[in-house]
Amino acid sequence: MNKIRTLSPARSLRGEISVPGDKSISHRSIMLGSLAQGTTLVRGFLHGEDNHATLKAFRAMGVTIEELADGDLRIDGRGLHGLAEPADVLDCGNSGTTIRLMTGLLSGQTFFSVLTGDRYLRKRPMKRVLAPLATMGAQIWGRGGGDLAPLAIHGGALKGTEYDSPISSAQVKSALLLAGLYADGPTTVWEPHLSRDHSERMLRYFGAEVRPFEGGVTVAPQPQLEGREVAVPGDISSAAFFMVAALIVPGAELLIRNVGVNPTRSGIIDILQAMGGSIELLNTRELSGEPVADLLVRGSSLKGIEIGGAVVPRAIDEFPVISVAASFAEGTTTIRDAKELRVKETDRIAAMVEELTTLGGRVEARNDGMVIDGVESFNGGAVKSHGDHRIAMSMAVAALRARAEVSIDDTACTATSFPNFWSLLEKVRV
Ligand SMILES: O=C(O)C1=C[C@@H](OP(=O)(O)O)[C@@H](O)[C@H](O)C1
Ligand SMILES: C=C(OP(=O)(O)O)C(=O)O
Repeated sequence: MNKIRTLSPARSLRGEISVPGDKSISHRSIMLGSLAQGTTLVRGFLHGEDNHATLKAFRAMGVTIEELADGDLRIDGRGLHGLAEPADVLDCGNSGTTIRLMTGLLSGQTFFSVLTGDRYLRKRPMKRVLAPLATMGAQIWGRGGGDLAPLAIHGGALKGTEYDSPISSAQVKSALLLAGLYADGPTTVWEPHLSRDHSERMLRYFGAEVRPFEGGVTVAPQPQLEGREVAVPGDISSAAFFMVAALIVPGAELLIRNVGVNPTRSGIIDILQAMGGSIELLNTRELSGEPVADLLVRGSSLKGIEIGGAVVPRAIDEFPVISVAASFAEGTTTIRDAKELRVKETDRIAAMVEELTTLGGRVEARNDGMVIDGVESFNGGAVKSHGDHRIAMSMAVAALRARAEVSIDDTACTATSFPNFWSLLEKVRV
């Protein structure tokens, strides 16, 4: 659906909001809830398209998942060996997390399964999970020499492995940890910098033996996972759009409640604070093994900084909107070590360079990032989402500091991760 939206510049932004549940944690709650013994109650589940793809896939494997009146989920766990062979292809839609984590999990089942996705997902690289899973004995076939979905999986006996991943990817790590539950010995994954650790935290919360160490993590096989109550915090990747919006609009002040601030995800806060952004963490607490806080964000004068190294995986989904913040910072911002952005829902380096340039931004692509010079304001104009939710929402934030209207094409994709984004944005505009 090509839903075009036209935004006018913001005079200011004010108010209190809560963003929807964390997408990564919502995926994992269905997966572990389905594999656990007993009932798992998921509070604050994200009803976005990506998570619905995961939900449908587990229903298709015989799991009863009831949606309660308030949107919470009750999952009737079937145990580690209780999934049934799906009668049809499992459609992961636009969701890289769904297809890659499920490839790991399905490798350990005793049945055959096929995973596919939409035209964006079918272009994204899968060998990063297929190759290490093959060393565990998994049998998986794919298009493009085994790199592209659809993927056909013949599940079976797996061996524990030790894998030194060349990329910091929570999807690779999690696929191996989930396969490792079914292996004949421990599975260890190293990564260059720590990626998000929600799988490790939730596996432990459900009773698995997971041992993180400097540079990696080990999971012990064949645990008894126990159904639990999971309270999903607000998604910091969704909050990021409102953080940047509040920082770049003069005089703005927003309180964003109940945001997950897991240190493997909070790179966006560190980056924006280093740029001079006023972000206060209030009422920090813990929910189901995950740290949570309320964020008070105020319009600020930003300055350009150098971004690279260990903070990159801690903010990997936030670079489109970071490039918007950098466009209103004094001086130059350089983003390095972020080549992964080229293999997301779209090539996010190319897409942001093209769209910010359309609005008069001064930005250059690098192989592994971007170099951005600050400007006073953007022009109006017509920009494209490239079918990518994070590009669409970043351009909506950019539009707040334009001199004239900005229209964004193909905005329905925001339902992937943030179904009420547009109404929340309207709510805080004054
Ligand atoms: O594990 C996850 O839930 C995710 C991991 C990241 O991907 P990579 O593992 O490819 O870095 C991130 O970009 C994605 O939005 C969600
Ligand atoms: C990259 C993303 O998700 P996924 O890899 O799950 O499609 C994202 O949400 O920005």
